Amino acid sequence: MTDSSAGEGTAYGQRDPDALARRAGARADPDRDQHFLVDDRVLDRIPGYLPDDADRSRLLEIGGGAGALTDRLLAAATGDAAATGDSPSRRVTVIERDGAFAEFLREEFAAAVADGLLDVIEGDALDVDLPPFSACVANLPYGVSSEIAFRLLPEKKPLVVMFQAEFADRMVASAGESAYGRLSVSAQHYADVEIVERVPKEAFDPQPAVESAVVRCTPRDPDYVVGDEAFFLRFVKALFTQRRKTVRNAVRNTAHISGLDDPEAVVDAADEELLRSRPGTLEPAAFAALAELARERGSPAEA
Ligand SMILES: C[S@@+](CC[C@H](N)C(=O)[O-])C[C@H]1O[C@@H](n2cnc3c(N)ncnc32)[C@H](O)[C@@H]1O
Repeated sequence: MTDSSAGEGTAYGQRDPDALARRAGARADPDRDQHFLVDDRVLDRIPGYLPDDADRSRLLEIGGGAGALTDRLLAAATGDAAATGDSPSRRVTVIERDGAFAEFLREEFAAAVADGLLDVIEGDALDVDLPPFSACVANLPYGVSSEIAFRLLPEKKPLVVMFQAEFADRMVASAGESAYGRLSVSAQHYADVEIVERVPKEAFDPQPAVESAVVRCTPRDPDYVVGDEAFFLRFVKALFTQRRKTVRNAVRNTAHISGLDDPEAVVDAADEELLRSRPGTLEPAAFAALAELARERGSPAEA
């Protein structure tokens, strides 16, 4: 059941999201993490949130759905290409788990596929090999947004990604704020993380239960050094399971998570003021320094 009033032949960036959903034939199913963005103004703004100096030559989208954002990404890619004259190297890749929508994207954007401008990968974004990409722009499936974010962040590429607002608030929170936690320290380990737009439920069809927010992650090295990233992230996770305890007790009580064989040796060597503080007040650099001490004194097991 297709509505052929637009589609292939329509200039990129001008497709009406409601008409795309109608042409796709299948209705978005919230039980499959399908909430389609139908507000043109939000869709039009999203690609523009990439950092000015971001390389737009290989854009990755996760969860293409009926293609409203894919259309804007093709416009961004071809618009830039026209300006720079290097269109052959441009490519948008979409990973979509739902076979019906993956097939629809190939039909709707058949010309872009034929021109080598668009690749549609049908598969689960948690399992498929990620294609090479220079930046990722996506309205993520919220059920797996954390897992996808932590697949993407270590790639150290700019990301402009829609999350549930509460998740986004935790990603950007600073030490001492109530939303500050494991997610804040882990995300900010890889990138400068900021909310660039809050998006109301009404911008989606069907509407999700909660508000959303677009987050920009601009990769950079942290202002501290960790010798073992996996241990650092495990140590942060462990301490935040005891966020209301003192750091002293959190180190002692979470050896089963951090893998420390000798947490007492860490407590003996650490600064007293630090040990009296709470994990929720420690800056990322203080976590890193304590993780390094824990690695030296606490005999952590291999993960
Ligand atoms: C929130 S919708 C966004 C759709 C579209 N990009 C938009 O903005 O309207 C998320 C999309 O991700 C797809 N999806 C859900 N889980 C997925 C997964 N694990 N891997 C890849 N795609 C997934 C859904 O089928 C759906 O099309």
